[in-house]
Amino acid sequence: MLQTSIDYSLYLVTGRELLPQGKDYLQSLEESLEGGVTVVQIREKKAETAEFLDIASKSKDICARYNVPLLINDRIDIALAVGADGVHIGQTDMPVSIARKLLPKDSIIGVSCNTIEELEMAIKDGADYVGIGAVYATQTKDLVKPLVGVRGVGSMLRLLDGTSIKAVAIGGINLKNVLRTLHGTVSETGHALDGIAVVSAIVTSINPRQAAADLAEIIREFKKGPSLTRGLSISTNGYTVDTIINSITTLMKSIRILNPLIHQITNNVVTTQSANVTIALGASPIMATTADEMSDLAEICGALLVNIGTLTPPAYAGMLKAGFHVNALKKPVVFDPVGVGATEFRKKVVKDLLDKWQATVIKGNAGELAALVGSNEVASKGVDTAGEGFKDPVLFVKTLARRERCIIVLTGKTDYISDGHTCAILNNGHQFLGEITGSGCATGSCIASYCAVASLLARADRKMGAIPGQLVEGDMFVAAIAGLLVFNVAAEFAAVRGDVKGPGTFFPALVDELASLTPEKVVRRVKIQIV
Ligand SMILES: Nc1ncnc2c1ncn2[C@@H]1O[C@H](COP(=O)(O)OP(=O)(O)OP(=O)(O)O)[C@@H](O)[C@H]1O
Ligand SMILES: Cc1ncsc1CCO
Repeated sequence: MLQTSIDYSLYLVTGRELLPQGKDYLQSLEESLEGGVTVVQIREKKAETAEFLDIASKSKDICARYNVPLLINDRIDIALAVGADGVHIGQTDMPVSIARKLLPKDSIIGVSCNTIEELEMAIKDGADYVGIGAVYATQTKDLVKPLVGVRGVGSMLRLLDGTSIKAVAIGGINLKNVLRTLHGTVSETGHALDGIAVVSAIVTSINPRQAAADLAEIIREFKKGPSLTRGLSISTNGYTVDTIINSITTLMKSIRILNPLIHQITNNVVTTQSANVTIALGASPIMATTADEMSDLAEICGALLVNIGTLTPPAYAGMLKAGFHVNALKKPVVFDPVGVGATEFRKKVVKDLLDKWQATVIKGNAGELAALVGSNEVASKGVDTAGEGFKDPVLFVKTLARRERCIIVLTGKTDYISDGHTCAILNNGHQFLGEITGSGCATGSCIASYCAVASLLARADRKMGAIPGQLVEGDMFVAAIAGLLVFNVAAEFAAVRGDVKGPGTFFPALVDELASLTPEKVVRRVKIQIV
């Protein structure tokens, strides 16, 4: 089998010990191949040589019938004995150079990589493919090495730019998180995984054919289209101010008809305030934090907002679960990393959350977004930005959007919104917004509300449910702009009202203006630039 013709899309690593009771190993393997497994690696950590040889030889016959390459974990002697297509070697196994000498020409050699250093070594050694992981915690292997995490895989894939080395990710990937994993692992340069390696997601199933077919379909669909924008919920036709304003008009009208439920895990400084803003827009809030109710809420909500303003351990547990379930149901997640620069705990939590689920939009002020990327360019003071903003905010939001594979919203006197390609610069608003607490938190609620509408409209348009390869449908770039614009224009109307004497009377007036805002009023005042 030619190395270049190998399809790494769905890579099965065997695990006989995980088979359901009564399920025969060879039967399970054959059904997995029928379902669409494209590469098989036999991993037998406990078998004696004779037993391993027997399993490998029978597996080879079955794989050959499906024209699927068979690789052997670690044991070059077994690979040679059964005429396998290659080997997969771990960091403590035989070095690549020696394996290459022992194996026939054109054999495939894959290497497990957990760190950048291991990946650099595998590239230097001339591996044909790498298995990057573990992505998530898993029960199949004792985890002695740190988790790579979804975003860690993305930074590793970048090193493979310009090489012909293929890459699969492994560790805890299953039907519920496979799309999120494919989406979130694309590097800033657009380098995507060649495939997904699984053990239990197929082996533990009593119907491995179906398990493999379901995974294979998602992977196949995800692989369609150009990698840089793959799976992103943005327009592929480009944007103009006019098209954006037209779409925002539709969102504003639709929200009052669709009245989406917005699940918000937010801080206890702003809960009531943000709930009232959500209602004024035409959506319905539910503020809930307990982990046990997250899967039910994911079913009924139109979008989720996660705001870490007053983080507690139970809310953190709720956030982990909420994002996971909402991702699995392909609904939007808006993330507000409030005060992330203030404490090490917040930094750790933010990293963990972004590795566990995919945000659709990340919004923050300059201090928060600088802290998110570990930059010293802008300082923060608690939940606020301190001093000047970024020297080149457009470049900053574009780069961060590519890295995080989502829409980035940078708030301040001027707001910047980017999908990684286009940047919208918004100059609406009023200084009172900077003089009350929670205005940023409220924009999170507005953005989540319009993301829900955009996603519901996209699905209704299609009438058949979500596209298999796309994590969230609907134009999330425009939805994020809509959230900011509506809030800021309402603030402009509120600030000049006769009954508003300062920031204290401003906020209730803002809620009134939001409730009565029309698309016509917004269109008249919009100050937006597209670059
Ligand atoms: N001086 C200003 N002039 C106009 N609009 C402003 C001003 N300051 C803030 N805003 C608007 O207020 C909203 C919140 O932005 P800001 O950057 O203040 O959020 P934040 O710091 O996260 O707020 P908080 O932490 O209080 O929730 C944005 O839509 C922004 O455009
Ligand atoms: C003041 C404050 N502290 C934690 S959250 C919050 C609301 C504004 O972000």
